[in-house]
Amino acid sequence: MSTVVVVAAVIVGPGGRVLAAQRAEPPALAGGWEFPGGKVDPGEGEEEALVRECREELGVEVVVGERVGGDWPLSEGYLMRVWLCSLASEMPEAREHLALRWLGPGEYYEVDWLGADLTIMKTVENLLQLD
Ligand SMILES: Nc1nc2c([nH]c(=O)n2[C@H]2C[C@H](O)[C@@H](COP(=O)(O)OP(=O)(O)OP(=O)(O)O)O2)c(=O)[nH]1
Repeated sequence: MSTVVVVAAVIVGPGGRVLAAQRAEPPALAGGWEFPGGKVDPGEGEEEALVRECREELGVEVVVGERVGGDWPLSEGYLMRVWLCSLASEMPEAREHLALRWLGPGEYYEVDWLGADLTIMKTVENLLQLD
């Protein structure tokens, strides 16, 4: 079976704020926090999928920027690819998530990140400090 690629957006706002989203499902992941995104559709480009998922889940337009790391392993048969993004539209709303939170520096670890996302958050923190 081929690997499923999940793409995710680290949306960075003014002052280094980062958007975290709380999963509504499935039950095993519900309540955990993640970066918005989802699976790439057949024939779809990865960055195209990222823009589509942000539209569907948050109702926003994003501009895709720098890639964060390489392939982040998820569960068996799944990997995640992540990009820093900026908002090119109005503020996001939780259309598929339980809640959204903007986390400023000093707040990055206040949410209960899903496993892979915690590691990604640490990498993002380093990247943003270098800017
Ligand atoms: N979107 C996203 N998914 C993540 C993250 N971390 C993590 O472990 N996952 C897992 C949860 C899911 O098993 C899988 C992504 O599935 P998804 O439910 O977001 O994808 P999708 O929007 O295409 O969903 P669907 O149409 O199949 O319901 O990756 C993350 O930061 N963002």
